[in-house]
Amino acid sequence: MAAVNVALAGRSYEVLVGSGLLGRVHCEAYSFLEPYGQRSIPVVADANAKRLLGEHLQASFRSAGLSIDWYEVPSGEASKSWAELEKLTDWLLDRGITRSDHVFALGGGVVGDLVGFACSILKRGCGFVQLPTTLLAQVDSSVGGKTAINASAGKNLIGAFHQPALVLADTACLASLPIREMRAGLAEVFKYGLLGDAEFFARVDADSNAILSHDNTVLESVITHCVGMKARIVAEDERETKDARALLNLGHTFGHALEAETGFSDTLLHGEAVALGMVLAARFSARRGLIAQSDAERVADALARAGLPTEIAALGLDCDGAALADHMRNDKKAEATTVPFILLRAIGEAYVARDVELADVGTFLDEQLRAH
Ligand SMILES: NC(=O)c1ccc[n+]([C@@H]2O[C@H](COP(=O)([O-])OP(=O)(O)OC[C@H]3O[C@@H](n4cnc5c(N)ncnc54)[C@H](O)[C@@H]3O)[C@@H](O)[C@H]2O)c1
Ligand SMILES: O=C(O)C(=O)C[C@@H](O)[C@H](O)[C@H](O)COP(=O)(O)O
Ligand SMILES: [Zn+2]
Repeated sequence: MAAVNVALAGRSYEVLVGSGLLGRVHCEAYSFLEPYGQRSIPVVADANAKRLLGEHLQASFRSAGLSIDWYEVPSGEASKSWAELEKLTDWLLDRGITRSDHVFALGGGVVGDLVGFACSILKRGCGFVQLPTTLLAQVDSSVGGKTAINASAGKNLIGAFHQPALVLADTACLASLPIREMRAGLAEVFKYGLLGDAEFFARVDADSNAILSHDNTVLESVITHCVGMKARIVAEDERETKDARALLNLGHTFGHALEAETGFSDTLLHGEAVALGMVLAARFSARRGLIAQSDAERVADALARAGLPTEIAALGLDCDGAALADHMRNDKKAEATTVPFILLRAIGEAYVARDVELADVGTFLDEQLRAH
């Protein structure tokens, strides 16, 4: 097992990564369970995660004489909504949640983002513990305190920074994760290499089959590396007020526009949109002479080898580049007159560009929509 500390003074917490952690939640999270006394523990679970892992988690709690009060969230991006937030906060209030309580979130990024946001506003803030069960959630969404639901105007537009008290990433949970979801998580893994660690990018490319086939030694080491990178960035720039944290948005300005255009649906998973977004960011960087075209294609080839989508032309979108660029005006990084883009100076060196015209982005996207 590995432990990474997210150093945020009074809001610091541990991220534990290892196989079998879900069976030890009653030990590892004891300090957040003990205050419940005889009350049952609120666990908000993604429907699939509950079906596949609920009994295992329950056994851990039972061995410590604790019981679970389950709340099930329908699987899928559509659950990051006002409607689900309202139902969940009503449920937590009905069962008498107090400010000093900790809610447990079992599932992927959807449940983590929803529960984290609910906990940020319940009684002006209560605690929560992340039990991430997807690769994407273990390497990215469970760490760093970005919580949100989607709005009709765009992705994650209603949210708050609210750090979890503890993250327990049990790599054994990934055994039941469908291959498409493993690949989606792998996209965010590649992101860490691309934004700041060329050696790691090459390693992930070489190890992608081992990751996708659940080699636990490789998984544990890769997840710990990503969490370590994210912990350092978040400690430096918790609220994305400097450029450091914005780098974690590599591929997301393009990716979120694609998610919006496909209706935040199963047509395009978040990780798949990020994969496409990273290829677009790399090709757009090449178009501006920042990197060689061959480097941009190296990025696309690595993602394609891992089975991720890399060509927006293949999506069959019924829109043009200008319509996609239009979604980007609502990007949370947007400033009064510019939308900052995360571009590449090299594989392993991302930066925040503030001199990008959305009209250029639209023209570039028109070319990409027609390509191949
Ligand atoms: N807060 C952040 O910093 C951050 C970072 C990255 C992504 N995100 C958000 O995370 C979300 C994507 O998260 P995700 O990829 O985990 O998707 P997800 O939560 O939808 O989970 C993916 C699928 O896997 C299923 N599932 C979960 N655990 C399983 C398991 N162990 N076995 C089998 N199936 C399982 C779920 O039911 C779902 O169908 C997006 O909304 C994205 O915006 C947030
Ligand atoms: O933690 C961050 O910071 C990230 O940007 C991580 C991203 O992978 C994640 O998808 C995040 O939710 C996107 O942030 P947003 O601010 O653009 O919604
Ligand atoms: Zn993301």
